Order: sequence, then C-alpha cells, then structure tokens
Amino acid sequence: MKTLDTDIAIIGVGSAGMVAYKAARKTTDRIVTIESGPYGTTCARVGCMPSKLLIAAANAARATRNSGSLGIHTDNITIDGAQVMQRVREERDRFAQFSIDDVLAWPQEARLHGQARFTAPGTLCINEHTQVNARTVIIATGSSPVIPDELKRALGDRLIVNDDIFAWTTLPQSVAVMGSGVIGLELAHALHALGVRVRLFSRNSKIGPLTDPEVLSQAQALTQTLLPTAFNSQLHHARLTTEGVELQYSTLGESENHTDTFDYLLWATGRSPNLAALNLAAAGVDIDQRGMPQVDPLTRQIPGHPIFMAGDVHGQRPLLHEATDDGYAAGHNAASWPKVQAYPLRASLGIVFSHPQITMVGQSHRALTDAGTAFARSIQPFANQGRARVDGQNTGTLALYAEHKTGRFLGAEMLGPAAEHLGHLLAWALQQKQTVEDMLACPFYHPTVEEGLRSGLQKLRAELRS
Ligand SMILES: Cc1cc2nc3c(=O)[nH]c(=O)nc-3n(C[C@H](O)[C@H](O)[C@H](O)COP(=O)(O)OP(=O)(O)OC[C@H]3O[C@@H](n4cnc5c(N)ncnc54)[C@H](O)[C@@H]3O)c2cc1C
Ligand SMILES: NC(=O)c1ccc[n+]([C@@H]2O[C@H](COP(=O)([O-])OP(=O)(O)OC[C@H]3O[C@@H](n4cnc5c(N)ncnc54)[C@H](O)[C@@H]3O)[C@@H](O)[C@H]2O)c1
Repeated sequence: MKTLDTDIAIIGVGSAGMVAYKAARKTTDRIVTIESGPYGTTCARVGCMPSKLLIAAANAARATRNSGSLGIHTDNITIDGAQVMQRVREERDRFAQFSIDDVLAWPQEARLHGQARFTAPGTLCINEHTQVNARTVIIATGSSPVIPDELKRALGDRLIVNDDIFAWTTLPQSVAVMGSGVIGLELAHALHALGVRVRLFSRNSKIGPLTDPEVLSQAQALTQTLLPTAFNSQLHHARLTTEGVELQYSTLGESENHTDTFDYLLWATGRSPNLAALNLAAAGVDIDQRGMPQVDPLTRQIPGHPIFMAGDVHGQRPLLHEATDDGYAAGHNAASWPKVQAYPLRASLGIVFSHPQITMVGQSHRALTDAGTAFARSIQPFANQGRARVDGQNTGTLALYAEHKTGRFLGAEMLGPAAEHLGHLLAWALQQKQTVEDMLACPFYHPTVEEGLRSGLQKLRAELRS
C-alpha cells in the first residue's frame, strides 16, 4: 500500500470540499483530496441545477396552460418529454463540467479516488490502495437519500430517488411521490405541470419547512387543489406488477383502502449524512446515537480534534450556499490549525421552488414559539395584492415576525409569488439587524409584489408592543 504524508486531507470533492481545497491552498500545497464518486458535485449533477432545469420547463408549461385567464388561448399544448429531458441533461452536464474542469486543473497528486475511512487518528485508508497520514482532516462527504432496504428489494429500479429522474431520456406516464418535504414538493409540482400523472403522498400534512399555522393551512389547501395528494396516509403495501408499482394505502378518516399503480415510486423522505463508511470511531471521535459527532457551528471543528466538517454531512443547514461557506471556514481553519477562528453564519434563508414558491427567513414560527420569544406577527395574504393580481399570481400568504420592545425583525414564512426574491430582501434586512421601522423606510416601487411586503410590515408595526 502506498503511503502519503500531507498537511490536509479533504474527504469528498463536492461543493464544500472544492471550496475547502481552494481556501486551504492559500496557505499550503500539501493537500490531498479523496473522492469515491464522480466529480461534478451533487448540486450540479443531481441536485439544485437539474431540478431547477426541470422546474423551468414545468413553469413554462404551466404559464402557457394558464394563459387563458389573460385572454391568451393556446389550444392543446404539446409537451415533448424527450426534448424536455434532453435539455435538462445537456444543461446539467454543462454545469457539472465546469466543476469537473476546475478539479482536473488541480495537481494530479492532490486527487485520490476511492472511499476514505479512518484507521487511526490522522490516518486514512483509501480503498486499501493508499494510506494517508494527515495533520488535519476535512470531512465534506455530503448526504444521501434515505431509502428502506425492503422497498428497494421489492421494487428494484422502479423505486427511484432524485438522481434517477435526471437520467431519464423522456418523461414517464405516472409517478407516485413519497414525502411532502422540499424535494417531494419541487419534483411533484414540476412533473405534474409537465403532464405526468402524479400523486403526492405524505404520512402527515406537512408542506416543506412551513410551520406558521396560517401559512401552513393555506399551503395545505392550495397543494390539495393543485395536485392529487394523499396526505395523512399510510402505505400498506408496494409491489411490482406487470403494470408498474402497485401501491395500497389508506388516509386518515377513511375506512376503505385505495389501490393505484404508477410507473415509478419516487422516495423523498429526507437525506442522511454520509458518515457510516468513515469509521469515525477509529479517529477517536465521540459520536451520538445517530452516528453524528458534535461540530462547532462557527469554526466547523469537531471540538478537541484536528478534524473539520463542511456541507450537508453535518446536517445543520443542508443548502448549497451554506456548504460553500462551511468549505471556506473549514479550509482556512484546517490550514491554520491549531489556531482556528469563528466564521459567522449568514442570516438563515431557505427557498422551495414549488408552485407557488415557499421561503423561510430567520426564525420560524415554531422556533419563536418554542423559545418563548415575545414576538409580534402579521399575516399578509396575496389574494388582492395589486401586482400579484395583475400577473394572475395572487395566491399565498406572508407571515412576518418581529420582537416586541425593540421592533427588530426576526423572521418570516411565506408561500406565494416571487417568494425567492422577497426571501432575499427579508434575509438581508435580518442580517443588517433592521427593525420594522428601518425596513419601512426603504423604497417600494409601484406596482410590484414588494408592495405586499410593505403592507405586511405596516401590519406588523401596528402589532408591536413597546
Ligand atoms: C434534488 C436536490 C435539489 C437541491 N436543490 C437545492 C437548491 O435549489 N438550492 C440549494 O441551496 N440547495 C439545494 N440542494 C442541496 C445542495 O445540493 C447541497 O446542500 C449541496 O450539494 C451539498 O454539498 P456538499 O459538498 O456537502 O456535498 P456533495 O456535493 O454531495 O459532495 C460530497 C462528496 O463526497 C463524496 N463522498 C462521500 N463519502 C465519501 C467517502 N467515504 N470517501 C470519499 N468521498 C466520499 C461524494 O461522492 C460526493 O462527491 C438540493 C439537493 C438535492 C438532492
Ligand atoms: N430548494 C432547495 O433549497 C432544496 C431543494 C431540494 C433539496 N434541498 C435540500 O435537501 C434536503 C433533503 O430534502 P428532502 O425533501 O429529502 O427532505 P425533507 O426533510 O425536506 O422532507 C422529508 C419529508 O419526508 C417525510 N418523511 C420522513 N420519513 C418518512 C417516512 N418514513 N415515510 C413517509 N414520509 C416520511 C417528512 O415528514 C418530510 O416531510 C432538504 O432539507 C434541503 O436542505 C434543498
């Protein structure tokens, strides 16, 4: 077995690992990266980018289909599934290639292929072909979909996850989507708009990350209007037939079971950190019942060890911009270890590219309530909002939260038009520690959806107690 001595070993060359490499390279050339899968990153290959490409096609189909209310009639739209998927794959490959080219430009000796596992503190074994002795280690191994083994055995390649969709060469007739979280919502809405027969299954009636009772109940009602759903349902069996995947299920409050058959069952019930293969115990790290070590959220260090974690693997905020921030912090701190510094987190922002979109900013309604915070809340529906009505996009609600006494803006939950953009404005205000008064002192152009935000802020100001 070959032995390599290095300053820093980076396990996982995804978005976090790539940024970590570039950050550490400013201090040392003695870096080894280890990747067990293909280069190109989860985000570009099977995550953010292909899902948004599919959603772009879906949005175009939906807009065309719904244009009748504006007096624009397009009879019998045709969706060319092969062309839709060809564009998704070609553009996705183009995005992934940028990351691949980036990595291939690194020195060859910095790039190992294989699965890394600890054999002792500071020592990694790569597929039994190389031993790496590293002063510090960055774990940036990402996350994987959670799939029950028995279902996989029963359904084979008819049980799919997001990765499989982006390899399709055309659209199927029907897909059952299990899980109304972020991935389930985005893909169910997109496939439905593209003419695929979809049913969205959930064992409860959660809608993505929403927790505000008002926004959530509107989201539940709207989702059930827009999509075939089976909320509060229990899956009794899933089996392969000559027709496809047969599902038998019941929903809360109904006595009889339903049976339906789909081409595929898309499993979207969450992702778990890729930690099991690493054998963290050999690194001397304490892990909890879920196999997770403790990680300092600001330095990204496992306290007391020259080991750092970056990206989805530590599961704190499994989003692309957070993964790259983590990579930056972990790369710099691994290079300067034992001197490490805190890299503060940005204001929390989440966006779900569903229909309509969802955004979560700062503290959620549940977090504020659980913490016993004294907060004011306003609810602003979009049904009669000027610009939203003009565009025929007037569905949804915005909930805003601010602290009594100080008037400081604390967070928001929204389902509705332009949520991806309003979410950014709100996150920036939060990060600037603005009060509701500061936010209202900013300009709001007429007629824009942002005026709906102003109405919500005015209501919030009226709710504040000094
Ligand atoms: C369908 C989908 C849509 C998404 N959409 C968005 C979005 O719109 N916006 C957003 O912000 N986020 C989105 N995300 C989340 C985003 O993709 C992730 O937060 C991000 O990709 C995490 O990057 P990472 O570097 O932590 O992991 P990855 O990019 O997955 O990198 C981890 C790497 O580690 C490798 N690895 C694992 N174990 C080992 C080992 N033992 N040895 C060696 N290598 C190993 C893996 O092969 C992989 O290449 C989406 C995710 C999915 C699945
Ligand atoms: N737009 C974006 O930023 C974006 C898009 C896609 C994915 N992502 C990232 O990917 C992560 C994973 O997404 P996800 O949708 O897989 O997870 P999720 O946690 O958002 O949703 C999982 C859903 O599955 C349900 N569930 C869990 N176990 C179940 C079971 N055994 N049976 C039935 N339902 C079950 C949960 O109640 C939840 O509603 C997200 O947290 C997000 O960080 C982000």
